[in-house]
Amino acid sequence: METKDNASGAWRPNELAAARQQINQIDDQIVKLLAQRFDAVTKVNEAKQSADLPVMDQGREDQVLDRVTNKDPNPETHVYMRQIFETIMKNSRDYQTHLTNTDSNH
Ligand SMILES: C=C(O[C@@H]1C=C(C(=O)O)C=C[C@H]1O)C(=O)O
Repeated sequence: METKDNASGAWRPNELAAARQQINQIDDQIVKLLAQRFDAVTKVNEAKQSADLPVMDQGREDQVLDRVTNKDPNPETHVYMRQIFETIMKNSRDYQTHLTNTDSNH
């Protein structure tokens, strides 16, 4: 992606549109991957329900946060990556609670 291009250093409108287009494409991939993650979460939830384990597993969440943060190549965004995954896992837990509450077997 090109950076600033005109004399004042501002982005030109077509560059802004192109960058937003790139963001749209990335967002599409993120949604697909998150849908797959939620699907995997349903399987974890079923296993935990059968074993009578709680939804929250702080040790596992700490592991996930360390793992994904270390995969981020930009150290400046580690803090934001961590917050994003904290939010993803909070929603994963909320989804599991919803699944358990709407489970026809209980
Ligand atoms: C999915 C799980 O349930 C919760 C959500 C997690 C996640 O979304 O990664 C991790 C740990 C648990 O607090 C799990 O136990 O693996």
